[in-house]
Amino acid sequence: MVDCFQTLHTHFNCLIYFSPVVTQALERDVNQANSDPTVKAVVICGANGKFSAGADIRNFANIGQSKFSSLESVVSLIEKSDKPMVAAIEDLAFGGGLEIALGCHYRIANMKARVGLPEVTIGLLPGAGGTQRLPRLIGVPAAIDIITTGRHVPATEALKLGILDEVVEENPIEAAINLAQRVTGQPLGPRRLCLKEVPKLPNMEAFLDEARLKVKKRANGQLSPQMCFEAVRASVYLPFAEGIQKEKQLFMYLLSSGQSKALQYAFFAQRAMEKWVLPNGASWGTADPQPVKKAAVIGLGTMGRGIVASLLKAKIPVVALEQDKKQLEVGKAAVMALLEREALKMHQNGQKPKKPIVPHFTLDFGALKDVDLVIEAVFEEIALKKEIFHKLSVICKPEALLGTNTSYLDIDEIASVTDRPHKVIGIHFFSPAHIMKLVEIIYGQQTSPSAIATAMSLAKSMGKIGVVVGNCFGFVGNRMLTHYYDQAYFLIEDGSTPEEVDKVLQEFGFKMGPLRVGDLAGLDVGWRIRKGKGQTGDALPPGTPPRHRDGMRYSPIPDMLCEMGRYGEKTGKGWYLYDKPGGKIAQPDPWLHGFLSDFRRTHNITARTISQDEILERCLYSLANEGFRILSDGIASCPEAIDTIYINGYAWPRHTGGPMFYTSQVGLPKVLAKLQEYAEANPDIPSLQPSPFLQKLVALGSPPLKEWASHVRSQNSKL
Ligand SMILES: CCCCCCCCCCCCC[C@H](O)CC(=O)SCCNC(=O)CCNC(=O)[C@H](O)C(C)(C)COP(=O)(O)OP(=O)(O)OC[C@H]1O[C@@H](n2cnc3c(N)ncnc32)[C@H](O)[C@@H]1OP(=O)(O)O
Ligand SMILES: NC(=O)c1ccc[n+]([C@@H]2O[C@H](COP(=O)([O-])OP(=O)(O)OC[C@H]3O[C@@H](n4cnc5c(N)ncnc54)[C@H](O)[C@@H]3O)[C@@H](O)[C@H]2O)c1
Repeated sequence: MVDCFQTLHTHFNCLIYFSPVVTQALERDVNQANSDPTVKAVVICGANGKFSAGADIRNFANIGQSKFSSLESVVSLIEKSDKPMVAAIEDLAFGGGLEIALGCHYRIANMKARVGLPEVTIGLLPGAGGTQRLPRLIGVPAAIDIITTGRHVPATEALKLGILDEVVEENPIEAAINLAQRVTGQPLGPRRLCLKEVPKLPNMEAFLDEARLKVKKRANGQLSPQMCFEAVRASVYLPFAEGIQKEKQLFMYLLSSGQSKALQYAFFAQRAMEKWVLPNGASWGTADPQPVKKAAVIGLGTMGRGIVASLLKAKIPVVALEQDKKQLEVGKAAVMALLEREALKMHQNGQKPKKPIVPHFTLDFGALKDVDLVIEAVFEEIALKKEIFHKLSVICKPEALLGTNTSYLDIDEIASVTDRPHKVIGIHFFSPAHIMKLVEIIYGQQTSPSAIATAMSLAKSMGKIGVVVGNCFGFVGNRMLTHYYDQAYFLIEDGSTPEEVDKVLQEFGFKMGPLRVGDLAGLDVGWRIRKGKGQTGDALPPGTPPRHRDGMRYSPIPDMLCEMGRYGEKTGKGWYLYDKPGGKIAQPDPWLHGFLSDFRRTHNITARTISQDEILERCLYSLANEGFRILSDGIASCPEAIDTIYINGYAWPRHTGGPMFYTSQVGLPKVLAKLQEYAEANPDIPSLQPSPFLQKLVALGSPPLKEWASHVRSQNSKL
C-alpha cells in the first residue's frame, strides 16, 4: 500500500533552511508526484527529525538574484495538486516551513513540535502566502497574534487553533501516511486555503482599528509588526491573489529597510556568542564544562532572588543563603512568590507547570560545603565581597566554582583572597534576573577556560545568552552606560528637561528613556556606587568643585536628588513625580523643574534650547565611543558581543542592531565628526573625545563591521 504514496524528504535536511536549491528540488519532486499515476498521495516531511526552520536567512542579501520568489509558487503548486498532500511536522515548522505546510491539505505534528511565523523578529513578514492563508485557516485575531509576534506555538495549542489537524505522541510520518490513505479519494477543494473565506467577525472594522493601534504601540518603532498587520488586514479586504501581491510588495519593502538588515545581524550576532574564543585561543575546543548538580546563591535581594529562580528553571537544586533571619524571611517570601508567579504564567500559557524544586533557605555557610557553584549577590562593596570569598574558599569543596554577580568590581581583586583564583568568575545577571536574557561572563587574569565553559553552559541551561568579556570597571555594558547617563545629566544641566531627553531616546526605540529607567532601578543604586568611588559623600575631599571630579565634568544633580530622599519610583519622587511611593504613573514634576532652574542660576549656567539631534547624538555616540575603546582594549572580542549585550541586557532597540551596528549604519565618519564637534564644545568631557580606534577605522576607509575585530588584532599584535 505504501508503494503508491510518495514521501518527500530528500532535500529537507536537519534544521533545514530553504535555499533556492531546496525550493527547486521540492518543485521538481511535487511535479513528478503529480504526473506519476502510481502516486496516490504525498507526505512531505523533513529529514533527521526536523521539518523546517524556514528560509535560509543568509540568502536574503541576494534575494534580487535568487529564486526566492518561487517559494510561494511551490506552496501554490502543492495546494493545487489533485493528490492529497500531507505535512508531517517533526519538532518544528517555522517561517517558510510552516507556509509549505499551510499549502498542504492536511498537517500532522508530533507532541513536542512547535510551529510559527517568526519572520517579524528578523524584520520581515511571511512572504510565501502565510499572511493570506493563516487568517483563512484560524481567523484574523489569532493570525494577527501569531504573525505580528512571531511566537512559537506549541503543538497542542496549534491543534486547538486549527493549524494542525492531528497531533501524535511520536512519529508523525507514520501517522501522516495513515491519514493520507484515509483521505485519498475525498474532495480536496474544502482543504485548499486559497479558496476559503476569511472567517467573518461581527465587528471586523472596529477590531482591526483597535488591533492596528495595539500592534503599533507594541512595535516601538519597529516596522515589521506593522507591515505584518497590514498584510493580514489585506486578507480581509482583498481576494486571495491580490492579497498575495500585497504580501510580496510589503515583503520587498521590509527587505530593503535597514531594520531587517539590523535584525538579521542581531540574530547571527547572538548565536556567534556561543562560540567564545579567548585572546589566548581557549574555547569550547580546549575546555570542558564542569557539571553543576547543586548551586548556592548568597544574598536574596533584588538580584539574588531572580538568580535562584533562574537556577531552579535549569533544574539545579539551590542553597539560598542570607545574612540574618529577617532578611532570610523576606528573601524566602520573595523567591516563593516569584516561583508561584512563574507557575501561574506557565498555566496561563497552557503549559503544565512542573513541580518546583524548593530551595534550601539557610543562614549557615556550612550548607555550602558540597555545592558545585556559588553565585554571590550581596551588596556592591568590595570589602564585603572579599570577606565572603575568603570564607567560601575555606568552606566549599576545592573543585567548586565561585561566581560573583558584581556590576563593576574587580574580579582579580575578589579572586585574590581565595585559594582558587582560577575558579573565580564574574557571572553578571541583569535585572530582573529571572527575566532578562543576558549574562556577562567575566574572566579575570587567572580564570580557567573550564570555569568559562561551565558558566557559559550554565547560562544556556537557564535559557540565557552568555557573552564572555574581559575584566575592567563595569565590564562592557555598565562601562559604556556610564557615558550615556553622564550625557543625559549634562544635557539636563545645560537646559533640557528629563522629559525631553527621555522622549528623544524613546522615539529612537527604547521603551523608556534614561531618566525614567533611573527612577525605575532606583537612583540610590548609582549614588552608592559613586560614594564607593569617593565621588560624593563623606569621602569627598573638602574644596572639591561641585561640578568637576579629577578635572572632568561631573553632574552632582543625581546625588542631590538622593540626598533629598528622591530615589525614584520607590519613594514616589525622582526625576519624575509618581502617583505614590512604588507607583508606576510618572508625571513631569514642577518642583524638579524649579530645582533645575535654581541649580543653573547657582552655577551660572545659561539654559539653552538643545536640539533633538544633539540629545540623541551625545547620548548614543558617547556610549558607542566607549564601545570602540572596549574593543581596542580587548574587553569585548568583537562588536557583535557589545551589540548582543546591549540588546539583551539594556533593552537597546533590536531593530537598530545595537550601538556598534547602529554606528556603522550612521557612518563612522559622521560619528567621528560629531564627536569631534561635541568634544571641542565641551573640553571638560573627555569621554566625548573620539576613541583612537574609531579614528583608526575612519582612516582605514571605514571597513565593514565584521572586519573591525581583525583590525583590533592587527593593532594589538603590533604593540
Ligand atoms: C526579485 C524579487 C521578487 C519579489 C518576490 C518577493 C517575495 C519573496 C518571497 C520570500 C519567501 C519568504 C519565505 C518565508 O516567509 C521567509 C522565512 O522563512 S524567513 C525565516 C524564518 N525562520 C526563522 O526566522 C527561524 C530562525 N531560527 C530560529 O528561530 C532558531 O534557529 C530555531 C529554528 C528555533 C532553532 O533554535 P536552536 O535550536 O536554539 O538553534 P540555533 O538558533 O542556535 O540555530 C542553529 C543554527 O542554525 C542557524 N539557523 C537557524 N535558523 C536559520 C535560518 N532560518 N536560516 C539560516 N540559518 C539558520 C543558526 O544561525 C545556527 O547556526 P550558527 O549561527 O550557530 O552557525
Ligand atoms: N540591582 C541591580 O539592578 C543589579 C544588576 C546587576 C548586578 N547587580 C549586583 O548584584 C549584587 C546584589 O545587588 P542587589 O541589587 O541584589 O542588592 P540588594 O541590596 O537588593 O541585595 C543584597 C542582599 O545581600 C544580602 N547580604 C548582605 N550581606 C550579606 C552576607 N554577608 N551574607 C549573606 N547575605 C548578605 C542582603 O541582606 C541583601 O538581601 C551587587 O553586587 C550588585 O552590584 C545588581
